[in-house]
Amino acid sequence: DHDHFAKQGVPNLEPVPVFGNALRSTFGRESVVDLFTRSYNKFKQSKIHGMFSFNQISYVLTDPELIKQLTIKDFDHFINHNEMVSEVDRVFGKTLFGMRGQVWKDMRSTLSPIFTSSKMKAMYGLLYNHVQDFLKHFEKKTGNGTVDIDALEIFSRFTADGITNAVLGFEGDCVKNDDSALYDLCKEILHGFASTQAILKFIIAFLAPKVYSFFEMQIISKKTTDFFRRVVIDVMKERERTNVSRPDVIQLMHNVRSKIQNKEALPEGEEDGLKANLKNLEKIVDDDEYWLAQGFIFFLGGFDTTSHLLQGITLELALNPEIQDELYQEIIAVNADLDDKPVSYDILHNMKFLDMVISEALRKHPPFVQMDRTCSKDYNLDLGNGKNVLIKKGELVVFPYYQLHRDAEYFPDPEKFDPYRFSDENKDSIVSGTYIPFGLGPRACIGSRFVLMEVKLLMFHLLLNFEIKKCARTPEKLTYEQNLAQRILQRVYLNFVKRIDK
Ligand code: HEM
Repeated sequence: DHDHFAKQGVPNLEPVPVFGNALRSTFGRESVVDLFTRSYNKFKQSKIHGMFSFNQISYVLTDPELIKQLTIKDFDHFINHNEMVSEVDRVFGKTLFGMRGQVWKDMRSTLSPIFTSSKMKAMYGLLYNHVQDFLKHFEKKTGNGTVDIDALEIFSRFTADGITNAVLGFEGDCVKNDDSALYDLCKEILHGFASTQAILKFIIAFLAPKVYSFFEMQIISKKTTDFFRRVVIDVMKERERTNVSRPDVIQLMHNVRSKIQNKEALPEGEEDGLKANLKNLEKIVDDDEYWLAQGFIFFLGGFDTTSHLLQGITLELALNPEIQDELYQEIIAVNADLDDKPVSYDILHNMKFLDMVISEALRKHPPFVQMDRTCSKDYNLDLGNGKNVLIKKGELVVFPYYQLHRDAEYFPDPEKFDPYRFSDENKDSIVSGTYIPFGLGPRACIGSRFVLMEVKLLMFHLLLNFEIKKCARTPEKLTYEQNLAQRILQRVYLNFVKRIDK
C-alpha cells in the first residue's frame, strides 16, 4: 500500500510498484548509501521518513534523540534485527545477530562475559603473536614500497587469521598462503551475504517463501555449516576429551555450555546472569547448531568489518601525512618507554591519539552504513511536535549511520579527516546519538572491545615499522557500488615503505 506513509503524515520518496524505492539500486543505477543520502537530505527535518525496500515498510529515523529512545529506552518494542534473514535461514536465525526475543536476551547475557576487558586481556597474547607473524609475511609482500598493496585484500587476510586464532582456536593460513582454502571460504561466506545476488535471494525468500523453498535456495551453504560444525563442535569435544585449555572464544563458549548442561553451581561475580538464564537456555543448550552459529557470526562479524576499518584508517593516514606523523610520534614515544618489552593491553588502551584516529575512521568510514530493528509490539512514536506515528508490529526501523556521521550539522566539514573531533576537549560536544558505529543499547555490537584491541595492536606495530604512502592508484574518495550490496566501489591501493629511523 503505497499510501501507507502519507496516511500517517510521514513523508517518503515516491515508490514504484514491486521495487518500492529500490528500483535504481536493483538495476545498477544507484548505491543504497546514495539512496539514503537523498532521502536523508530531503526529509531530515521531519525526524522520521518512510522508505519501501521492495514492499517492506521501513521507517528511517534521522533524529538522534528518537534513535536513542528506540534503541535504549523503548528497546522492548524493538528487540530484533530485520527478521528477513533469520526467517529464511535456519542457521542464521540461531546466531546472536539473528536470534529473537527472550532467547536472544538469554543468549546475549550468557555470551557477554566472553567479551569483557578481563577476557580480552587473556586473549591479548594470542593476538599479539598473530600481529608479529603477520608483519613478517607482510614485509615480504610490500617490496619496500615498490608494490601497490590492495589494503582490503591484505587486511581481510589479517583479520580472517586473527578471528580464526582468537575465536576458533587454530592458526589460519590466509596471510602466508596466497591460495588458502580458508580464505576462499571467507570470500564465499561474504558473497553469500553481501552481493546483489544474495540480497535478491533474501528478498525472494521473504516475499515468496514458496519459491524459495521449492528451489531449495540457501544462504549459509552446507559446506559452510559443515566447516563450522567441525571447527566449533568437534573442537569443543576435543577440548573436553583432552582437557586442553586455550584462552579463546571456543573455550569460553565451551565452559559456558558445559556449565548449563551440568547444571553446575556457578561462581559469584560476572557470570551471575547465567543463573537466571539456565532455565531458558536448557531448551537449546544441546542443539549444536546454536553453538556453531555463534562461531559463524563471530567469524563473519569479525573479519570483513574490521578489515574495512583498517582500510579506512590506512587510506586516511596515507592521504593525511601530517596526521600519520603525529600518530607515529605518539607510537615512538610509547615504544621508547617499553625498553624492548612488548606493548601491553593497558598501554595501548591509553594511547589517546591512536584512539582518536580510529574513532574518526569509524565516523568517516563506518563499516556498517546503517542498521535496523523490527518492531515487535505496536509502538506509538511521539515526535514531540504534536504529531504521532504508529509503528506496527513487523514494520522495520532503519538508523542511517553513514548519513548521521557525515551530517555537517553534527560534524562540521564532514569530508575532512580530523581526529581532533574526538580529543578530550572536543568529544563531549558531539551530540549523543549521532556517532554510532557499533550501534546503541542492549543490542549493540558485542565484539567492539575485541575490534579495538586488534586494530590498536596492528596499527601500533604497522606504523612503527612502515610509512604508509599513497600511490598513483590510491583513490582520494570512496563511494559505494551502485547496487543493493552496500560495498565500497574503489579498491584502495597503498605503498608501505620500511622505516629505517626506528
Ligand atoms: C569494526 C568492526 C565492527 C563493527 C563496525 C561492528 C558493528 C556492529 C553493529 C553496528 C552491530 C549492530 C548493532 C545494533 O544493531 O545496534 C553489530 C552487532 C554484532 N557484532 Fe559487530 N562490529 C564489528 C566487529 C565485530 C566483531 C569482531 C565481532 C565478534 C567477535 C562482532 C560480533 C557482533 C555480533 C555477534 C553482533 C550481534 C549482537 C546481537 O545482536 O546481540 N562484531 N556489530
